[in-house]
Amino acid sequence: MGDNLAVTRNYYQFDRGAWADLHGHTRRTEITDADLQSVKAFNDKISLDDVRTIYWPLRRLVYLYFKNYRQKRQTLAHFLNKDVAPSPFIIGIAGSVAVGKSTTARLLDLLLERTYPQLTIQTVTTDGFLYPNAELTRRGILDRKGFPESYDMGQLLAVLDAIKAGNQDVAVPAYDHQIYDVLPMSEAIHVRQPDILIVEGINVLQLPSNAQIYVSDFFDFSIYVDANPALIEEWYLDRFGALLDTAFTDPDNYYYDYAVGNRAEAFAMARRVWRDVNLKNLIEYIEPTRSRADLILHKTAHHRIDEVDLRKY
Ligand SMILES: Nc1ncnc2c1ncn2[C@@H]1O[C@H](COP(=O)(O)OP(=O)(O)O)[C@@H](O)[C@H]1O
Ligand SMILES: CC(C)(COP(=O)(O)O)[C@@H](O)C(=O)NCCC(=O)O
Repeated sequence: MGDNLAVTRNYYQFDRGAWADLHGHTRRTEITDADLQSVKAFNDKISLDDVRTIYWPLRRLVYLYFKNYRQKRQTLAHFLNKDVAPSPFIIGIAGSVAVGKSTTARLLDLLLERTYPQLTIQTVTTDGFLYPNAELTRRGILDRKGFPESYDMGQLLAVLDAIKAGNQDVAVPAYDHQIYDVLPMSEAIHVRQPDILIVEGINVLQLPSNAQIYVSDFFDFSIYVDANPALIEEWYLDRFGALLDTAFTDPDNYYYDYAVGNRAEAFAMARRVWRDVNLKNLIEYIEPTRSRADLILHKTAHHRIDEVDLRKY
């Protein structure tokens, strides 16, 4: 257990059984067949056993922290003797490219929505804050996509600040993996003061040098999705294969030329990109942020979670 996990002593470590048992002690809401069906409909590759064992207790922990956050806001209003603006509870999800951040984010979003239909939940990703390809090219860093300098961090901080301040409608730019670029603002996602906002991205726990404020300052809870890099490479290549499968009918797709060309060469290119860009980024800039997370989900083969680490303090 925890083969590549350098957790320090400020984490409680749980194997699957111990984590699932925690929920057993506090269970109020049963997971229903309809809940599991909705997960299947969302992504039929997700293990329902993991949903029961790992994500259901996680959903409950998040809800407890959320209630505590609301309580704290009320305490503040009481102390100030005036209303304070509603402010979303923000969850950050970090980890390597292709480790499963966006799947984890959307799964958590779905489970929270199903269990607490009175709450509004929204999920956004930080890849919309990458500079557009034209700008990356102008700066000579197109091959550094995903590295800290490829993001407009000032813009990301400004957007999170507006959301946390309780603004009614905040536009968050979106990224499209198929066109491999940021979309125009007409396709932005509108965050409309949800109760809970999930923010997912490789950079959400990073501390850029000389910054006065960090993305994580806006988080009320953070999760790092962790796995052995050799496994993540497999998942990256699987996803690349799936992108090729959808790209060959669409000449506008960034992967079209690879999709209609020689498949072995396309995969050789993807392996190079993994090694020279995404793995490098993981080792240099992403993995060092793991020890800042409140919770670490450690995955093994087939995305099965074998260990959960929860921050003590
Ligand atoms: N729990 C899971 N079970 C099965 N497949 C998963 C799971 N999580 C992610 N995947 C698959 O792994 C690949 C990478 O996941 P994704 O969520 O796109 O990663 P990220 O957002 O970290 O880049 C995708 O092909 C996705 O379908
Ligand atoms: C957009 C990304 C930086 C971040 O992606 P994500 O974690 O959302 O998959 C990444 O998917 C990416 O495009 N990396 C650059 C190299 C490449 O994989 O093509």
